[in-house]
Amino acid sequence: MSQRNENKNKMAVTILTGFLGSGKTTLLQRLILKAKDSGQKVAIIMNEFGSFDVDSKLLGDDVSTQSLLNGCICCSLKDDIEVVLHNLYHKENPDLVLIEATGIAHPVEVVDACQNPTLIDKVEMPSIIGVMDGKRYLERTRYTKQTKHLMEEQMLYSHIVVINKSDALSANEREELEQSLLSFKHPPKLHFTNYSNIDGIEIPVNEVLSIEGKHSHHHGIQSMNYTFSGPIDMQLLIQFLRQLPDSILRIKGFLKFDEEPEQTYLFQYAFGVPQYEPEIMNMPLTIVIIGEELDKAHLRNKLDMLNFS
Ligand SMILES: Nc1nc2c(ncn2[C@@H]2O[C@H](COP(=O)(O)OP(=O)(O)OP(=O)(O)O)[C@@H](O)[C@H]2O)c(=O)[nH]1
Repeated sequence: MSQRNENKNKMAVTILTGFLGSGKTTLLQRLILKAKDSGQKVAIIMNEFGSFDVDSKLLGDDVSTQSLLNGCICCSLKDDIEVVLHNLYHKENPDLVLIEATGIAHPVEVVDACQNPTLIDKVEMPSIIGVMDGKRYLERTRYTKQTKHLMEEQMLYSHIVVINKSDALSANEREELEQSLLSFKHPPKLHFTNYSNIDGIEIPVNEVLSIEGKHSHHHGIQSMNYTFSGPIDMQLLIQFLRQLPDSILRIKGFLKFDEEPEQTYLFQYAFGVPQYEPEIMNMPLTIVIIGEELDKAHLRNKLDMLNFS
């Protein structure tokens, strides 16, 4: 049974990440065809600086394409993707949303953009496919420290890694890549491809659709949400945040505090730093926590203490 059937109302989301020119668009086109072949209704969100010609004859009219241009999904377009996902959910209600991020996007930021408190009942925790140009990845020390770090992080957070342009790789290079990727704390599934050709590979599309269910107990990034019943004590929140492990990557949502119980705040937490901004709307007091290997029961317990003290 697909994830969609288990969670009737939620759209599955798959993010394609990987450095510039690695083969993401090529993979996207293949994934669309695979999904359609298996009867899934697909929507695409492209976030590219260039253009993308969907061959509508090939893909049919039932694949909706939303473009987020002239900005990056993980920074200036973060709010836009929330709007696009809401619209898709209400208007088209696809089974699967494929998101191709720009080559310079960090995958955690893209997951973050899709896991807003207002989206948690509409969107599954995204699964991530990393695409790399094998040769270029091996030569990543040639790039700046930041670029090299980004290329590594894109693979580190992927559930599946497509090692593309593999014809150009020697047997030793293949092995080097394999060893490096399999040494990750959460080793991804690896596939060597040319032109992102995933034919004959068992992953897509059903597995892509259900990957979160399969991997959520042991793999990569996860999310959880929690809704407070009313205002909370800010000092206790600060204490809670101080005790959080580094594996908590992001928290965001809406809160109210005892000192000012009528005022809603948009709360964001990243890299150990909390931010509070007054929010004019009266939003549900829900937060989303994104992290690696979340100890959900423990966190829920701590949040209950905040909620009820
Ligand atoms: N030689 C070779 N070229 C490939 C392969 N896969 C993709 N390409 C070509 O590499 C170029 C980049 O591929 P894309 O699929 O556009 O890559 P992308 O990751 O979407 O690129 P950006 O949009 O720049 O981030 C295109 O000209 C592809 O035809 C491959 O396996 N071998």
